[in-house]
Amino acid sequence: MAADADGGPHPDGTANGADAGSVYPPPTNPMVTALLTDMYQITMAYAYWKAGKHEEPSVFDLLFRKSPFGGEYTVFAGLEECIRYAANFRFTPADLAYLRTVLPSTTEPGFFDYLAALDARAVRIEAIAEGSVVFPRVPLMRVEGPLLVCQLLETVFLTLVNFASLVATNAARHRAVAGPDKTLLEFGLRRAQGPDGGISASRYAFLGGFDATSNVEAGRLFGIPVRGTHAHAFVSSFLSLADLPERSLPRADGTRCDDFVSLVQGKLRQLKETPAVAGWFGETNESELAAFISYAQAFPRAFLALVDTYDVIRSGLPNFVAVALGLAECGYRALGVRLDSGDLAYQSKEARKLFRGVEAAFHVPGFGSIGVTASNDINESTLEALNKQGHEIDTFGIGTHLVTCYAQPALGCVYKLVEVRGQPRIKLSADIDKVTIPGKKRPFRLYGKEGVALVDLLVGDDEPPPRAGERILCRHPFLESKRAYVAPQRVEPLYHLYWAGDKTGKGVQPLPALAALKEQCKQELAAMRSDHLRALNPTPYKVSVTARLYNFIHDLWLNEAPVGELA
Ligand SMILES: Nc1ncnc2c1ncn2[C@@H]1O[C@H](COP(=O)(O)OP(=O)(O)OP(=O)(O)O)[C@@H](O)[C@H]1O
Ligand SMILES: O=P(O)(O)OC[C@H]1O[C@H](OP(=O)(O)OP(=O)(O)O)[C@H](O)[C@@H]1O
Ligand SMILES: O=C(O)c1cccnc1
Ligand SMILES: [Mg+2]
Repeated sequence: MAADADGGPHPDGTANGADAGSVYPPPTNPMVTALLTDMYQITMAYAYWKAGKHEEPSVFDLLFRKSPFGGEYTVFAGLEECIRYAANFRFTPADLAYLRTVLPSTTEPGFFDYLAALDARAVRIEAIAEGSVVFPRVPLMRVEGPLLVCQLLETVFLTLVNFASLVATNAARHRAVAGPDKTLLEFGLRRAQGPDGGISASRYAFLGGFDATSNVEAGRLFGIPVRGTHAHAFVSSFLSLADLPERSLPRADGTRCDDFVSLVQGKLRQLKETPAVAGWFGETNESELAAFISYAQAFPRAFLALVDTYDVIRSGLPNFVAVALGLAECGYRALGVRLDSGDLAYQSKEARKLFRGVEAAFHVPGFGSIGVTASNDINESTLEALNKQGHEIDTFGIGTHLVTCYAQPALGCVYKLVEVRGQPRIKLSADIDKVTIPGKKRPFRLYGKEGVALVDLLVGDDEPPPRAGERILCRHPFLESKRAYVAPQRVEPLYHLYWAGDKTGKGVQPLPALAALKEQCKQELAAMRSDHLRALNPTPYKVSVTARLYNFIHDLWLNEAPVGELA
């Protein structure tokens, strides 16, 4: 997918061998093929085919049962990739040749002929918009069509939605703790679970609320802003000022500062003698100063220095200030510093104190508000702790904990058959959280006063949709005593049709650009009551069914559950 700012099914869909005329490019990762599935999908497909059930009309729901990270909400992501997969679903001759080697030799050749002609044109997919805030038990996607092909979509849909939604949710939670004004950079590629983990994490962390990524390929693929500083290696690669091949720097006004190195050294001496900084430092590390000067020469308009290679307070910060003052004299404004170890709260406050003192002493307007970036194993709890202590960090670089979803490594979306040949199906379990809600139904979000979401209501397809201003009984799907009347101010149907078999995208909802999904996520989070969103012990959000759907579920349940015998 190209960096598309304005949405719509993607007109750039010719990469990776997509059909001409299709507005749906193949999935981003070329490994997402018809064979990227569990073997049992193939064996079931054969058994369905043998039993003559392969074309039976079926309905599957894709849902999760518990929000991740101990929270109450999940950000739904991965839908675009699912639709691109469905639109391009085919077994190639090479796929079929391989399948012949893994299925028993008794497999009838007609099955392979059937697979050779199979695609997902007979499938219909309704779904909640990607980027939406979603809740347990509400099916995120409803996949309808011939049994065999709908079944074959299970594993890929789950793998495309589970990690995407997990990362997007993780990002949204980090954003919630950091606050809306901080800049959040995703730094995770090196720690991600492989290249797809890294690329996916960059994409969905952006969707969930991060501002930029260090991952250049993700920038190219998805139009995410790319940002970066430099590593310790750059600093330690310099041994002394003698390593600098060039002493000059072009000034912003086009003239030339012939000896920028001496200018900076002069600033450092001046700084040491400044009363506001008196006693702050003695000798700073000269090789670090050389590295900073060199980086400033390469990026005079974007100078940002990693200040913790030797000693943040005694060397990194003063060296940075000296170079930043030199740049200021040449007409440039330095961007700031990055802290990557030690007590980030304390160091950021010291840095701010220094920058403010320098602004006053050197009369450089704006110097006091120079940026402070922090990184080093940051997670939700660290952000929370930093907030409590008070800090002066304005940008966080977050890698490992964000992209690996360290706090919870998987989201448990499942894909369940809820109807076949017009007959509702239920999956029973001793654990009521695992009982599926049978039949075709669609979700609505009911909003109360001030536009706050009150409840998600599942309504049977054969029932009229809820209407604003009309009082409706909302019941817990399984617990008889839990019910409430709701008279919504506004009713939002959550499903939209995203795939109806037509590769030109006519008559279906377009797939919005990533920036629009990010905005959707932000707005939906803003419409939720804050107690549902808080990190610790959030208030449960109600997911209900209509009275009719409740009775339908319970009748079917009684019908399907065997009566026990006590001996
Ligand atoms: N003020 C703070 N409050 C709470 N946690 C903090 C604070 N400052 C930093 N942290 C976190 O504490 C941890 C410190 O990491 P660690 O113990 O590895 O030390 P380090 O600073 O990385 O040491 P080293 O100098 O060896 O690299 C990091 O996860 C960091 O995000
Ligand atoms: O800590 P994360 O949230 O994963 O963020 C990314 C980390 O990657 C970089 O260095 P790296 O950890 O590779 O080396 P260093 O910390 O030893 O400098 C960076 O300096 C961060 O520390
Ligand atoms: O640009 C950075 O500072 C960066 C990028 C990746 C990982 N750690 C830091
Ligand atoms: Mg590190």
